[in-house]
Amino acid sequence: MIDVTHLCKAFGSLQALDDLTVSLRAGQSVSLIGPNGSGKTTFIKCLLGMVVPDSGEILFQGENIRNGWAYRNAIGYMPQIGRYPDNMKIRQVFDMMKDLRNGSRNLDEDLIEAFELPNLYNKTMQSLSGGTRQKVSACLAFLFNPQVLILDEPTAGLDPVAAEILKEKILLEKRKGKLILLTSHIMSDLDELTTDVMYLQDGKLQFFKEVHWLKRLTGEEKLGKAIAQVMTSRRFRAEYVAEPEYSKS
Ligand SMILES: Nc1ncnc2c1ncn2[C@@H]1O[C@H](COP(=O)(O)OP(=O)(O)OP(=O)(O)O)[C@@H](O)[C@H]1O
Repeated sequence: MIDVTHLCKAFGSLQALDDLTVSLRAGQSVSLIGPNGSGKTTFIKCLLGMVVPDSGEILFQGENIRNGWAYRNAIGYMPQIGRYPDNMKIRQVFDMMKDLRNGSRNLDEDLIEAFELPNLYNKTMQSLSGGTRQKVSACLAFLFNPQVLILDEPTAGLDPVAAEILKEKILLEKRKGKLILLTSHIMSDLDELTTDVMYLQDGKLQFFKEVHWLKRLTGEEKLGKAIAQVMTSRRFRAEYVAEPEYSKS
């Protein structure tokens, strides 16, 4: 569905993405994990065409994304921090997005109802709490029934009830065979949602593995512990983690 080859992006002297090659398939729920500053958001923004890579290719369903914007209609994106016009009311934000996307067919408004947003429709975006703003972002990501969902820290700032509602929704869409790509620093959230782990460090892909495989290999039940084992154990690192050229000599 999404094929990335030899993707590189530098900001000045900082190599944010370093020769990244990976394929993402429908039905996968891929957790993009790595330390702060490892390139997760940059990777997501490259997929969305919001950051232009220095080199490398991104194919969406076989078509190079440089050839046009239409592919983005198939992607629902929830950013880490959603930015909206301050004076717009929630209702107007949804209406504007529907207008921009040219119609109201096949809408998925389940989350809007589950988060009870209609009660807040007349509130302006600037008056919203951080969590409510996150709810609006989540609803927009799912609204047009996209085949691909890219969710950057989706549960950050949500209260426990809202976080569970969102996780259930992600699972539901995954079961429909959609591709989900998500980041989070909350491993317990990812544990329930993940089929595959994509681990980045210093802009490099360290490994891309099925979560069952990782847990079986390490004997750990929890995703966070399994990843820690692979990244810290000398044996696992040597066998399964891509080492930079300089450390091999
Ligand atoms: N527009 C930019 N200009 C300059 N440097 C940038 C820019 N965007 C990202 N970077 C740098 O690129 C590196 C990767 O950033 P990125 O936001 O992709 O990391 P991340 O893995 O998403 O981090 P976090 O877990 O903290 O969200 C960081 O060192 C960051 O400072």
